[in-house]
Amino acid sequence: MHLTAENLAARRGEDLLFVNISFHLGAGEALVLTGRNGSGKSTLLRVVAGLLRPEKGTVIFHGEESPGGRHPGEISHYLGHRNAMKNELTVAENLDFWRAFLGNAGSAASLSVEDAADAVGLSGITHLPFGYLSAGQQRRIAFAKLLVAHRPIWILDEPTAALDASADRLLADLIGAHLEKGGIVLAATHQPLGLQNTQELKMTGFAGVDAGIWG
Ligand SMILES: Nc1ncnc2c1ncn2[C@@H]1O[C@H](COP(=O)(O)OP(=O)(O)OP(=O)(O)O)[C@@H](O)[C@H]1O
Repeated sequence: MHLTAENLAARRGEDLLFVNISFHLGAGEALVLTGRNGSGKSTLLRVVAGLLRPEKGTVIFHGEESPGGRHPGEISHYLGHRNAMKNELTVAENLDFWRAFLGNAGSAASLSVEDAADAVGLSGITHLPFGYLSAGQQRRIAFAKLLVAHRPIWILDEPTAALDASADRLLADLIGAHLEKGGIVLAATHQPLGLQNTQELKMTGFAGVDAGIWG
């Protein structure tokens, strides 16, 4: 299984934000995007997730069940800045929705809603409306979404924002476990996640294109 991006370029507004970005990730490998605010990390993640069309270039996933290749967005989890949960629904209802909506990609097992809540340190609160939870608890439950439906690629935009130190470690451990099982991770982060087998890509924003850094 592998994910390959070749010569990706993206435009935001009038200007190119990055050009000629290429990377190759095999099973168990992670790409960490770094760079200052506005440097293009979220944009690149959204291109890989299929949420934004690149100006140029391709990104393709090859796996056992898709030897001919498919867009990684079809078999990825995308955790953006927002949690993608409904405040009025309970935690269990939100996670049940995502489990049914996303389905299970491949043969690997996913966790039950209670086990996923337990894995993020929040067992016993799944009956509460999502909107009642603290910001950090909401982020943990957003992460539990990744565990209720198996997807080989995790695309994570600032996954540990709003989290305390213990949750930081817990989520880093869950990401590490996903990699150990042969998953692929792309993450934008301002904090080190302490992951093994990690490539780093430093984003430079519009100025990088002008300076020829990506050219
Ligand atoms: N729709 C848009 N039109 C024009 N410019 C945009 C649009 N969306 C984003 N941008 C610009 O593109 C640049 C990259 O934004 P992006 O969200 O990818 O950065 P980032 O590296 O993820 O930043 P942060 O660390 O703050 O999350 C920013 O300068 C932003 O203002």
